[in-house]
Amino acid sequence: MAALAFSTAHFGSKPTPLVWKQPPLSRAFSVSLRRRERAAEQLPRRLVVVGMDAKPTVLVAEKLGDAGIKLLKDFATVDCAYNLSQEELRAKIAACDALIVRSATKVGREVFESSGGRLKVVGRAGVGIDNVDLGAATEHGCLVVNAPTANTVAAAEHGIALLAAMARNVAQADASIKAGKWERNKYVGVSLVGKTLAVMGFGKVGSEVARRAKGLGMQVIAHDPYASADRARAMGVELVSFEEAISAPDFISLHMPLTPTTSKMLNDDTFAKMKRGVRIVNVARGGVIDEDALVKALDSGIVAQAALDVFTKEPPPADSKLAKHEKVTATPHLGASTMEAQEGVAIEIAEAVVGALKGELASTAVNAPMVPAEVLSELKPYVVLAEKLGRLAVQLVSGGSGVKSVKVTYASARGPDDLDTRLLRAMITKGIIEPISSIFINLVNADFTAKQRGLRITEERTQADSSSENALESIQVQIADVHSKFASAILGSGEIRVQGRVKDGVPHLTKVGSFDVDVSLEGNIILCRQVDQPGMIGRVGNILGEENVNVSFMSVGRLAPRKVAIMAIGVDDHPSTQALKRIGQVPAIEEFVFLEL
Ligand SMILES: NC(=O)c1ccc[n+]([C@@H]2O[C@H](COP(=O)([O-])OP(=O)(O)OC[C@H]3O[C@@H](n4cnc5c(N)ncnc54)[C@H](O)[C@@H]3O)[C@@H](O)[C@H]2O)c1
Ligand SMILES: O=C(O)[C@H](O)COP(=O)(O)O
Repeated sequence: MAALAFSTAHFGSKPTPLVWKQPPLSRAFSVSLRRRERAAEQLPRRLVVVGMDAKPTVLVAEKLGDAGIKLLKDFATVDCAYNLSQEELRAKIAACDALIVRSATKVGREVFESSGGRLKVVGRAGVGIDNVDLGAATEHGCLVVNAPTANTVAAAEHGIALLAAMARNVAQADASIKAGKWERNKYVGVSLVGKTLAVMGFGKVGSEVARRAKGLGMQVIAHDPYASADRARAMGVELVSFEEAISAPDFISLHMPLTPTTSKMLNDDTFAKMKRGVRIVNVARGGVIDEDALVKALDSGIVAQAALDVFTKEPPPADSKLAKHEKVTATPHLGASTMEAQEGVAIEIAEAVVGALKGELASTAVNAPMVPAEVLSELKPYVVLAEKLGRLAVQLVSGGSGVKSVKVTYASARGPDDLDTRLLRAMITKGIIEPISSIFINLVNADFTAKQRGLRITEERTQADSSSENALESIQVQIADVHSKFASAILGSGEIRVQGRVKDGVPHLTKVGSFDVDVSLEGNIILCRQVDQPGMIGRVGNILGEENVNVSFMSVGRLAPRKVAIMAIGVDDHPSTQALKRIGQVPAIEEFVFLEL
């Protein structure tokens, strides 16, 4: 089947849509057996594009745990090249199918542009993906996966370590003692018990910090616009407004991602609203704090102390006032750096990258819709159908007509909310765009590419017979406002229409324009409009036989006997120009078209 979700297996070359091809068979009688074999072949077992001619290459650009490297090596050629400059990274990337980074490598638009379309997966060995340009990745059809769970506890433990170390001046006192001093009065700390801690960002790390802080006897409040109040309550944490979270606490711990909304969330204005003497921990991202404002707040005493694992620029400049501030306890982005977390992250990211390279849908995809496994297995046969209908429909458009408006109608017995069509829509988009462009479409970039090309795809549902156990009865694709090279494909209302369904696991074309047909969507198809009369199947079949073209299927659809009929012929091969010319010369044939699937 054609490239599916992340279609990644054309290693080393520009991906081309793959059509499953049966080697020419000598005779037609084994059709039903062949159909079953083909059905088995065509079902996307792992959403893989076959036809891989070499092992994929994975560039590991930052230190990754051994277990992850081993997993990668079992599947791919692994190039571990650390501390690359941006120029070196861009030079290497065109030879890579996947790239794995941590937080230190900026994967910007230029990296995707330099990859020449080969880079199919970026694996972020950690949580924060603020160093990866997700928009550019999506535009280039490159999947981004992260490792969201393996370093949660490590980051939370580091947050608590910084909280306690800051409150008791551990780092400063240690430096003092190493400098030969003994300053017991200077380093009197503050207690944690009974104090209020505001956790900003009540996600995985934030909630683990909250749990641990409660164990230390702190009152914990949290601010997170997207968190569940029930989950917080169950942990004995009260969700509060942003205003309350910055004005009420003695300690603030930051755990939100760096996004345009959270950038410089703590700034002059917010520091001004804080309780005098507040202490701040940041193991999230440096960019969520306006660092100049923090220096001022530390100098003025609004903020008594800060403990920072992260900085806007890493490493911070040698003369950074913030990193050097005596009230600041700093670590060099160590939140995820435990032996355990690094092994866990390495395995988590290696599995995600290998899975994505195999074409599997990744559960940790950051820039693609996640389609649950059960939905996926149910939709598999329709995925092939969807792409082929798109491919057929666009080939029926005559040259010069721009495809702008496509309507897809799904007939299903399911309830309106019980059918996730994103994958099908992506495949129809793929079928429509790929034959007429050099763009490679997958689940990551389908919607983006359609939008960019001004292609509007609307989806509709119609209710199918409720006794059906199938997820879908049929898919219909209509293209509006175009001319067709096969007039019979046009409805009275002016749209090109093709419709299909899945029979015994095999996609079939069941309607062209107003005509019912029934031809399996394997190999290629010839559509002929003819005056319905005896002997037509034989005549066209003979021509194809004489021209050594193997016919896999034939069906005739007509509106009334002896009137106009559509003959749909499935052929395994690409008929020669001579064969097509001879078909066109059959007097009863009024128009015909050859369609490649
Ligand atoms: N220092 C480190 O080594 C280290 C390690 C792990 C994670 N991190 C950072 O911590 C962040 C959080 O990690 P996580 O695993 O808990 O992620 P997460 O996605 O589980 O949690 C993030 C939470 O922030 C919330 N949030 C989003 N916008 C917000 C806003 N404007 N105000 C308040 N809350 C907001 C989200 O709703 C979510 O609940 C990561 O994005 C990463 O940047 C750093
Ligand atoms: O977002 C993360 O997972 C942490 O910041 C860890 O980053 P690192 O992989 O660079 O240690």
